[in-house]
Amino acid sequence: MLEQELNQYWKTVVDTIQEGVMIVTQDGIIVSANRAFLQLTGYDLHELVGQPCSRLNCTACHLERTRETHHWCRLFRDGAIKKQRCVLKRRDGSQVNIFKNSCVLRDSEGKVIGAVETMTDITEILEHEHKIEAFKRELIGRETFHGMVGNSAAMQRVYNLITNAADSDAPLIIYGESGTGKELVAQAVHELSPRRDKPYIKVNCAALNESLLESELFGHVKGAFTTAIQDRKGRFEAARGGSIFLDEIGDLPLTTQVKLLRVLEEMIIERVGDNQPIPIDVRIITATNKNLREMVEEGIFREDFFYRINVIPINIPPVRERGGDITLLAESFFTKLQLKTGKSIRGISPEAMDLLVRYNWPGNVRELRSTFEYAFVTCRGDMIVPDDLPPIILYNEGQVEPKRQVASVKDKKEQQRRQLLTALEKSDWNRSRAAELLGVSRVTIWNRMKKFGIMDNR
Ligand SMILES: Nc1ncnc2c1ncn2[C@@H]1O[C@H](COP(=O)(O)OP(=O)(O)OP(=O)(O)O)[C@@H](O)[C@H]1O
Repeated sequence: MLEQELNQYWKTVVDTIQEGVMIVTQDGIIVSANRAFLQLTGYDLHELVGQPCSRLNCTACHLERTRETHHWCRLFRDGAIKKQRCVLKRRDGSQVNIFKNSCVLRDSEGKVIGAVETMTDITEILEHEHKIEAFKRELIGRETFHGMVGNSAAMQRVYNLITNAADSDAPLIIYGESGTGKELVAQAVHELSPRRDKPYIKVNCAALNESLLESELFGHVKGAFTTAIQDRKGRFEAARGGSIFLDEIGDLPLTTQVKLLRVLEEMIIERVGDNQPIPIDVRIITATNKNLREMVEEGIFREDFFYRINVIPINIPPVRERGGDITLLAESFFTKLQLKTGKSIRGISPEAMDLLVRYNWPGNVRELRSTFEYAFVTCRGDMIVPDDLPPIILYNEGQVEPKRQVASVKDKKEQQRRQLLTALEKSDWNRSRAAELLGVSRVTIWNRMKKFGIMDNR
């Protein structure tokens, strides 16, 4: 076949393909373009040939040219550009989203003489992408209850309880293992309650020591203690008309429990260092991952305080008891991260999903969320596969009881012994006062002293 004929065939081939093809000289002057390219840009061939490629106003090239330190064209500097997403300006001024690949052309001696660029119109793909993203957002919204994903029977019961309890002002307590969403439940109760336009104040009882906690909750007056340089409102006053969420209530020191009990009964507080009564108007919501009833039996939580806060209990089931919710939660975290990171990961492989469903999630929803953060960093392909999951899930080393449930009896005894000692020391070894502090009888104190071999050694 003659070379001339072959060239003619090539022209037909190039004109037949769907992608736009353009050839430029080393200085960026357009030499040739195929039919698809002309359709894409709306130009006639004679309007382009001999013109600089900058006429197409490609956003990626423009960005490059505005960086003064760089060569006028990244393509001629690097030799090739792969899968570049950019926008071109058509002849009529409208814009078109494209995906381009470019490569320099060399003569027989290897000298660069120009470049070829292929371009794909991705308008339709982008439209589909936007539709899918909107659809996913809608799905996330539809499957949630105040930010909580899951529609298992167990969670439906929780949602019903929240809705029913929101109207009342009675103290509400949320039980659940760590990471089950206790804080989300507390927020939902507030948002659904008539107090929704008033403050929602959260206090973590485990994060503050005894004296700080009291001044945090009730406020203090200037001079109440050395660092009290001015009067300060406490959280109860800040929550006026709204709700106060006391998280980790199981960690509240016994003395603070006594004070809080009085507050709940009288709905009156006194700032630390003052005896001026201040009436309060707040809904009390508490939460814990501990078994308060057991703690009461062991004498490490006051019984009277327990009954005061345990008016409306809501138990949030651990993730492993929520059936199909694991898949829903996994898909929701996947979609959120996909939107956030913009990574082109298409989905979760069935094998990876199977591992997620079989794992027992001791860290509950919090652990599931971190698992996806891990997977998005690790994933190099277009699907999340078992190897992208943390080793504990991949090798299913997590099939152990959650820590809370295996807290050894020995630990509990030691905790009880320490509580008793503290109460005795605080009450100057007066058993009646120690009993009052712990909310138990004098006989119980005496029995426990015997059990732990504690002597009155004043
Ligand atoms: N059902 C759910 N749907 C979506 N996200 C959830 C759900 N439950 C919890 N989360 C998310 O999991 C994380 C942990 O939730 P949260 O802090 O409410 O748990 P917690 O029970 O209060 O934990 P802890 O006892 O450790 O304080 C948060 O990022 C929360 O947004």
